[in-house]
Amino acid sequence: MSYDKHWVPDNFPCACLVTASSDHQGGRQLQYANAYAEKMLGKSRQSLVGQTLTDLLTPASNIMFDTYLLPLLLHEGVCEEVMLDIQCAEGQVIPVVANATLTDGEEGYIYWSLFNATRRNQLDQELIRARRQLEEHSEKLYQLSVTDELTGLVNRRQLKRRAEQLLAQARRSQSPVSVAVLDIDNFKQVNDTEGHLAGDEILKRLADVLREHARASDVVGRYGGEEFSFVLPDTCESDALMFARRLHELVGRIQIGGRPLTISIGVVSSEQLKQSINSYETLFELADRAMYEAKESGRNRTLAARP
Ligand SMILES: Nc1nc2c(ncn2[C@@H]2O[C@H](COP(=O)(O)OP(=O)(O)OP(=O)(O)O)[C@@H](O)[C@H]2O)c(=O)[nH]1
Repeated sequence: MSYDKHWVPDNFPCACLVTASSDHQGGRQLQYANAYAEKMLGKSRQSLVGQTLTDLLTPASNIMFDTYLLPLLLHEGVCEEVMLDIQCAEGQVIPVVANATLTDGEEGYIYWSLFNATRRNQLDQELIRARRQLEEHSEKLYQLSVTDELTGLVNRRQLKRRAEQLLAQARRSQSPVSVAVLDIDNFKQVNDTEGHLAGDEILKRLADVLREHARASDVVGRYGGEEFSFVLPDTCESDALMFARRLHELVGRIQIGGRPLTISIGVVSSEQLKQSINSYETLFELADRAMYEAKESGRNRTLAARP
C-alpha cells in the first residue's frame, strides 16, 4: 500500500497551516492551509493563503499570540497546547489547541496544528457544572447532618463540636465560658392536652426565642427532646445567670392554653473548674444536674452548678 504524500496533510483531523517565520508580517502570513482548515474556518484555501493569522484570531487571542506564543516559538522553536480562539467565516468563534514548530531557525517555516477544542471545552463546562452540583449537594448534606430538623438549631453532634472549639479558644485566651442547659417544664402535659403537633409548634417557637436571644458568638442547639443547651463564650457565672433571667422572661411570653411556657435552667461556668476538666461533657453534665435540681425545687427557675 502506498499514499500520495502531497495529500497527507489533507487527511489530518486538524487544521494544518504553514507560515514563513521571516515574512514581513512577522511570521503570521499563511503560506499553506490543509483541507481541514478550509472546512473548520469556512474559507477556501485560495482565500486563506495570503491572509495572516492575525486576521483569523480574536482580539484576545492576538494578544496571546504576540506576547506569549510567538516569542516562545522564536526562542524555543516549539510551542505546545496553547488555547486560542479562531474567528470563522460566519463570525462563529472556535476554541482551538495550537501546537507549532519552527524549522531552520529564523529563516524557516512555522508548522501549525490547530485542534478543534469545542467538544473538549463543552466537556470541561459539564465537568465544572457537575462539580458545582456535587459541592451544593455535599453542602446540603452537611447542613442536614448538623441541623435539628424540627427547630433548625444545631443538633447535639454539632453542639458538642462547636462547644469544644469555643472551649479550646477560651483556654488559649484564658477567658470564661458558661454552659446553660434548659428544659421545658411539664412538656408531657402539653403534648397530652394540646397534641403532639402543638407540642412541636411550641418547640419551634422556643427555638426562635433562643436563637434571637443568643449573641452571634454563642452556640445554641437542641440537645434532644425538649432539652436545649447554650454555650456562652466570654461569660462568667453572674453574666450567665443574668442571661438566664432574661430567658425566663422571654420564654414566658409563649402561651400554652392561656398559661405561660416555663423552663428550668442549670448553668455552670468554666471559672469554677480546673482547666484540665473543662470539657463540654463535664460542663454539660454539671449544668444538667443543676437543671434537674431546679426542677426538683419547683421548676421555672435557674440554678448554678456547685461543683
Ligand atoms: N411534640 C414533641 N414532643 C417531644 C419531642 N421530643 C420529646 N417530646 C416530649 O417531651 C416530653 C418530655 O416529658 P418528660 O421527660 O416526662 O418531662 P416533662 O413532662 O417536661 O416534665 P419535667 O421535665 O419534669 O418538667 C415527652 O412527652 C416527649 O414525648 C418532640 O420532638 N416533639
